[in-house]
Amino acid sequence: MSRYTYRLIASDGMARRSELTTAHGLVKTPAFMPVGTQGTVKAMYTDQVRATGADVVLGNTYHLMLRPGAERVARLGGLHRFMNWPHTILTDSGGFQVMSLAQLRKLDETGVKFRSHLDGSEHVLTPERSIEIQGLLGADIQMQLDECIRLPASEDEVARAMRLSLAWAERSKAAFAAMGGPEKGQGLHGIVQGGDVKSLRIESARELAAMDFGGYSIGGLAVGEPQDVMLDMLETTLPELPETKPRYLMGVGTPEDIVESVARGVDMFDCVLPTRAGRHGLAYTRFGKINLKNARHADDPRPLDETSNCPAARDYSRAYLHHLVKAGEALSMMLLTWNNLAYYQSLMAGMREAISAGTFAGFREETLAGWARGDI
Ligand SMILES: Nc1nc2c(CCc3ccccc3)c3nc[nH]c3cc2c(=O)[nH]1
Repeated sequence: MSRYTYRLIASDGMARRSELTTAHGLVKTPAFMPVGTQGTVKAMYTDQVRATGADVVLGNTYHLMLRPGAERVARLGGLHRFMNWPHTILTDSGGFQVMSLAQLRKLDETGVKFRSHLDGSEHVLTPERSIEIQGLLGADIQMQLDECIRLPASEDEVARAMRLSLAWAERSKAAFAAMGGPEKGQGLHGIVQGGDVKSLRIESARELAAMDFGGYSIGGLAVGEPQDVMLDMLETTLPELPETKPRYLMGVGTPEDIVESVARGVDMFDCVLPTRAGRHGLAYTRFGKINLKNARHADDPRPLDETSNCPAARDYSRAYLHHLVKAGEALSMMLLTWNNLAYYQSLMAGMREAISAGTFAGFREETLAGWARGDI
């Protein structure tokens, strides 16, 4: 079975264009990975998600372990079969979602004890159990169990959580090897923590680099910090990571965050923005954001973007989309989610081409100018 591998295709400054191989196919980077928390990218069919250009979708250990249960998904053939997505799947380890969704019962070096947000039942996540669940789901790219703390926090608190995550990194890697992950062509990421403290970010990245993971995720960001703090932490962290492994910035972000992060050497991204905003009447386009709740669209016969190859952007008027949003029609969520994911994927494709052509700086300028010009 093919291993989780990284191949550099071109670079332009710090921006990289590469290709990952996983047990379920190729991943073109820079890559945007739609979030499919409960085994579905909300309001989308899987072949539609694929048609937008996505190579990877994300699943969630926390949600799927609670419902329908990891062992049940495994009995039904694994998550690829369950959700009819025959391409690459990446899963999170669950700790981050426990912090934001569950009633936390206990967190210590063994793991996390929590009550389900669904029925209050008690559950435990250890590094070993998280790897077991991700293996039962059959994820091609798996995450170590980590502790992502909210900022602002004291430097001692940030250091404690970062060092606990390093201890969990070791145990996650051992469990992943014991469960035969590498032999199944699956890859495991170490997750860099350290909050907004440069020395702790460097310590975390260097320790994880020494453990030789299949890839590296940058965690502890996209938790409400200003963009300049996020970019500053990237500039501190990325040089400490091996160049021959993928870098995944978790939870990022707006189109601008993504362009600025690619410029600093990030390869993979996920964010709920395009899907969540689509469900709330917001369209992402090359002209910037368009809020279709706004009455100014009521008589506008133009599509969102007549140059787009996505039917949702090209074949429906803004007046119609405004009507659907105001009427609370399900089709508004479907069309705007489709448009938004297609826009994000066209942005990633544009960056991949620009990096190969050595024109990334120009692409960045043009793209930022398009958003600044706004919706004409
Ligand atoms: N394990 C982990 N996940 C994070 C996520 C969820 C990404 C995710 C992966 C897969 C499915 C859904 C979500 C973050 N989202 C925003 N900021 C984030 C930080 C972290 C983090 O520090 N650690």
